[in-house]
Amino acid sequence: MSKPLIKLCGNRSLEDLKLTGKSKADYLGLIFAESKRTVEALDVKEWLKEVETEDKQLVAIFVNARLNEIEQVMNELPIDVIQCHGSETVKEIAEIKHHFKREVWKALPHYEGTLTDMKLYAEAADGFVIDSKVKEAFGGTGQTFDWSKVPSYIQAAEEINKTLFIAGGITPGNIEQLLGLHPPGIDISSGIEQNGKKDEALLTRLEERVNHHVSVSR
Ligand SMILES: O=C(O)c1ccccc1N[C@@H]1O[C@H](COP(=O)(O)O)[C@@H](O)[C@H]1O
Repeated sequence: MSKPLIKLCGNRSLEDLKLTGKSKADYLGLIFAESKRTVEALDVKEWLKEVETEDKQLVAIFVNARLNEIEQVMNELPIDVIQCHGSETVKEIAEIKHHFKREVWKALPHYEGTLTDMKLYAEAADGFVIDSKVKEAFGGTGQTFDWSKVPSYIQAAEEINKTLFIAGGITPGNIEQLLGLHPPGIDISSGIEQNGKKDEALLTRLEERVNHHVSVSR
């Protein structure tokens, strides 16, 4: 079995980035939306001078941001992927894609209409992050959703040839269950945090679980 793409999201300090930067993750995420994990582009710019991230792609997460807000971040940082985690419309996603000429992922909440939404957004988005639907929160809630629906999301993403990440409450304790469903990508934030910081022991356990799963599935 090949290893899924791993995204470690919600890096909010130099210390977080030093830790996740030396991980085997493929993507590192930064939150530019209202959140306890919000970062400022100019701070991140300084942190990146001290961290090796060449083997990783940087993902900027926005929630219903205007083009000029996204632009301020894009002007300062080498962002590879723009992740829209709000209620952006298909037209807005297409505008963001057209304007920044960068990969754009749409985060979609898991609910009875997610598969329909994937088809709808397929004309504009390059990929999807399926996250739990939690009242009055856009993401980073640490809540899982009903993973019995994951195979249908994987199939839909394959049919429309899009990147797919499963997010929401993934931890070192439950990641093997998710790996058993073979998602192409896994997105983790709260699950590797302790006291508001990314935690080395949790990250090590997470990577051990991924490596263990990949080696026994070969
Ligand atoms: O992490 C946040 O604070 C956040 C805020 C606003 C939008 C998205 C956010 N995070 C995204 O949510 C997923 C799931 O997080 P978790 O693992 O359940 O904590 C995370 O990977 C981000 O993409």
